[in-house]
Amino acid sequence: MTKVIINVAVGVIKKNNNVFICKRADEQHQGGLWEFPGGKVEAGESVFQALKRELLEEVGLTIHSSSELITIEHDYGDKCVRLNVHVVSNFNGQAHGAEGQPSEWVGIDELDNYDFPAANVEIISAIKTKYN
Ligand SMILES: Nc1nc2c([nH]c(=O)n2[C@H]2C[C@H](O)[C@@H](COP(=O)(O)OP(=O)(O)OP(=O)(O)O)O2)c(=O)[nH]1
Ligand SMILES: [Mg+2]
Repeated sequence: MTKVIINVAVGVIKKNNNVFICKRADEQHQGGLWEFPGGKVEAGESVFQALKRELLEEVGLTIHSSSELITIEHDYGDKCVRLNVHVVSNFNGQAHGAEGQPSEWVGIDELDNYDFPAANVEIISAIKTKYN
């Protein structure tokens, strides 16, 4: 059987050497872990359009542009995802957990102190390679 791949837009919101992370709710897929905000790309949307919509909903930011960082396909067993990861530095607003979720600005050097989903190991190493 062919596997369904869920296409996801993920935003690494970056200001100087810090990035903004949120905690996934316990009942979500990969719940209780930290994430870079984002969500599923809907039919007919580009990754940037999905990112713009999701970052406004989840963290209250209006983004103006983004740049591709890495694309990762990961099979969690229960779900297969394609994470289209973009870096976002050009935005307006104060980042916050707009859905009530815990959130923090953290230094790129501190990311290893947080638990992320398995697919994020590669995202974090791409961030470090590019910005450290
Ligand atoms: N947003 C985000 N999702 C991630 C990351 N790492 C990772 O494996 N994922 C997975 C978890 C989910 O299976 C999927 C993203 O879905 P999501 O739960 O954010 O989607 P959504 O915002 O549209 O949420 P929902 O309305 O469907 O609950 O990608 C990450 O850093 N950020
Ligand atoms: Mg989401």
